[in-house]
Amino acid sequence: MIDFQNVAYSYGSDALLRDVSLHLAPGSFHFLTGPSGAGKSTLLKLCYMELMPSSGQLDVFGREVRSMSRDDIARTRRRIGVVHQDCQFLDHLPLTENLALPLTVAGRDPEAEAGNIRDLMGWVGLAARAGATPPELSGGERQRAALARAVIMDPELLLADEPTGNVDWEMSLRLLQLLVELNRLGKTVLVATHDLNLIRAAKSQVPARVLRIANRGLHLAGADL
Ligand SMILES: Nc1ncnc2c1ncn2[C@@H]1O[C@H](COP(=O)(O)OP(=O)(O)OP(=O)(O)O)[C@@H](O)[C@H]1O
Repeated sequence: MIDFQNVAYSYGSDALLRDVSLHLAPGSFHFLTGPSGAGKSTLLKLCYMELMPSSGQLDVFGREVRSMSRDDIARTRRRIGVVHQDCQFLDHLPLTENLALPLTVAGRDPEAEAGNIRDLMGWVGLAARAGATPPELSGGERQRAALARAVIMDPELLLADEPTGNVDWEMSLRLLQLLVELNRLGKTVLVATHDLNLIRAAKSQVPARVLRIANRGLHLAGADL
């Protein structure tokens, strides 16, 4: 699904990530951890093809990213759902319309998928908040709405960047439950997080692998996490 082979990435002259090799198999669940500024968001952006490797080979759904046209990238991105660190909603639109946006962009009719949108709002426990705008929601509600929007296109791969940032422990566990459910439905999940307690809680529910970025490289974390 995603294959990094000796990938490096630099924003400037210094390499931020070096010699990164990673294979995300279909249906797997991975956490990505490491100190602030280590490059977790950068690695997710490489998976989403927002950034291109400075060197090495990166295949997304079996295609080498640098050989893809803009249309190929747009088509491939429809197979990937993203939960951004800052949610990235359009604040003047109610939640239902924010959720419908990816459908509109993909040329689908949101009216025809109103039932699907309603079901997803119910799944994340926001059925009663459908008409609210994002600034009217709590942090935990926004994070759940961001997760619902990320899966509206039924992606095969879900990339989540600190999906439990700024929420309390109870809400973190609820969000984790949703991510685990998605994985049990067959979706491949990659979650960047600082929260080692969240990773420990997940490991009792799902055979997650934990990857850690340290010293500019990617390492498989031990069982002693
Ligand atoms: N567009 C950019 N231009 C230049 N440097 C950048 C850019 N985006 C990120 N960086 C730098 O790259 C480094 C890694 O950033 P990144 O956001 O990937 O880290 P992170 O591990 O996700 O951090 P955090 O846990 O704080 O979110 C940081 O030093 C950051 O300042």
